Amino acid sequence: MVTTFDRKHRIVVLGGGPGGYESALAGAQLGADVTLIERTGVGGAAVLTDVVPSKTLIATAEAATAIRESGELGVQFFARGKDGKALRPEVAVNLTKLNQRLLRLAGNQSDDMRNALVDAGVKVVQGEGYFDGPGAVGVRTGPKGQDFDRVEYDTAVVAVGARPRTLETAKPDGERILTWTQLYNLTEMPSHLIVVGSGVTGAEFASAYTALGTKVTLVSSRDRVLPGEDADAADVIEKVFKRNGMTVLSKSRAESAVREGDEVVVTLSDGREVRGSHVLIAVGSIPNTQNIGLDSVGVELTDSGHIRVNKVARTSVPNIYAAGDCTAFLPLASVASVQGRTAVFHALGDEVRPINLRNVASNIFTYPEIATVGWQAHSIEDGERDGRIHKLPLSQNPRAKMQNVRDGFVKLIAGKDQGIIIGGVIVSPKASELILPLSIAIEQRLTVDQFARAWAVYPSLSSSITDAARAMHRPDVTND
Ligand SMILES: Cc1cc2nc3c(=O)[nH]c(=O)nc-3n(C[C@H](O)[C@H](O)[C@H](O)COP(=O)(O)OP(=O)(O)OC[C@H]3O[C@@H](n4cnc5c(N)ncnc54)[C@H](O)[C@@H]3O)c2cc1C
Ligand SMILES: NC(=O)c1ccc[n+]([C@@H]2O[C@H](COP(=O)([O-])OP(=O)(O)OC[C@H]3O[C@@H](n4cnc5c(N)ncnc54)[C@H](O)[C@@H]3O)[C@@H](O)[C@H]2O)c1
Repeated sequence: MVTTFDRKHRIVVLGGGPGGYESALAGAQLGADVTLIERTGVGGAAVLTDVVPSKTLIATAEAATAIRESGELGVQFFARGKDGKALRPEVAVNLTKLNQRLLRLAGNQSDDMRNALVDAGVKVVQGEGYFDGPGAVGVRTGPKGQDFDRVEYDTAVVAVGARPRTLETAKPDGERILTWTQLYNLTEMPSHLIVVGSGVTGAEFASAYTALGTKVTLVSSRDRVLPGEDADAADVIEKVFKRNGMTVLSKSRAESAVREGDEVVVTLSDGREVRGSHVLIAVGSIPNTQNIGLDSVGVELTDSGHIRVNKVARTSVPNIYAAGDCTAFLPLASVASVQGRTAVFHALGDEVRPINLRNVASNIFTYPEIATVGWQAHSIEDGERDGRIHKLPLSQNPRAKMQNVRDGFVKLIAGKDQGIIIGGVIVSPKASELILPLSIAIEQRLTVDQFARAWAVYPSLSSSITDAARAMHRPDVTND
């Protein structure tokens, strides 16, 4: 059977973030003629402003936390003052050095990714792409936006990502009223950072800046932080936030943020004012889908401007696919990559598995972290899905006690009949590293008994997962 053609399939990719990068690589791997158009830098927002810089900042926050908490484990930092008396050293973070480090890391990773594309044979074009009628994409370059290129395609992949949503009444100035993309230009630690929005982005930065030694006020429009996440997990995080000195203003909507000299004043909808040195606006993102001619080629958008896609990342136009944050899917770098790869495999006739969002593992990099996968407790409690839930606090785990891990738990969710594992939550330091066995269990449809038979190291945090599985054993159910 002939499965290849003499004429090369032409793929054009708009955007070089995880969605675009992965689709371009997949196209090159399958022998297509691939052009990737990127206006800023390969790696996209994920590498240059979002995932990589934020998680690098959080690595420093974790180091500062470890130093601060080491006293509990008997580690002392000691110095004598001139009078011979012991001094109490402070943990001080050099923000300039930290920001230089994270920008360097991000820049290097962007370069590595660009080189990987070029090595694979992808043509990388710097500029802003837009649909120029059916079957062709134009590229604007230069500050005046003059057109200089036109690329014809058989398949297009739109992976243009999203940008921070801002409020009309809290216009970012890049100095004191900031989006998360502007945080990395700070040269001095904010003395009081007000974070507006307690979604994942707001919670991660509020957690990190508290650990870095900044006074933080978190303005949360809901009754608890991290709405949409496991309620027990959000409770733990809020408790830790407050214990570490953060002020959490719940049911508080920010109406405006303005500068007054060296201060920012955030006015809440009930008229209260919060004064700080800086404010971070973390109220979600807007897809970059405007002014790129999507309407001219008939690509359907949702009311929020996201591109409608199916489970193989195909849009309403058969030869146009879309991946990542510009789609109405799930805004995660991991999902963007899989969508990008799936799109190109589908277009070129390779093996494709429709993406099942239910099984996506995700992690919130607060301290402690929250990792989740599969069905969640609220769906069981609401009766959307039958299931059993078992929660095991980490305070019972021997390794956690040794390491002075005070907060967190493992929550396992299994089907009612055979005890097949269908979901889980882990709240713990490095939960992101502990969730994989649960992802595998869910993909492989393992039962709690099968999972419990796997050996966990003693002592280890991961033994709480096998312990939870063991606790869910039901003598009336046998399965192998
Ligand atoms: C603070 C923060 C932290 C995050 N942390 C995590 C995390 O830890 N883990 C995780 O999985 N996800 C995380 N995310 C989500 C993750 O960043 C996104 O899901 C991911 O960036 C989506 O990738 P993408 O390919 O869709 O787009 P992006 O990474 O946004 O890249 C899109 C690229 O397209 C370019 N572009 C736009 N328009 C055009 C055009 N017309 N022509 C050419 N190029 C164009 C842009 O310049 C950009 O470079 C985080 C998000 C935020 C905000
Ligand atoms: N670790 C990670 O993987 C990670 C990190 C960051 C973001 N993300 C992705 O990005 C997605 C979006 O997260 P996000 O936090 O940027 O946006 P979001 O939309 O989830 O959260 C924004 C929050 O701001 C609140 N808000 C809006 N206007 C407000 C106002 N005026 N005052 C106070 N609060 C207000 C909203 O109610 C909401 O809770 C996440 O769901 C996730 O997929 C992932």
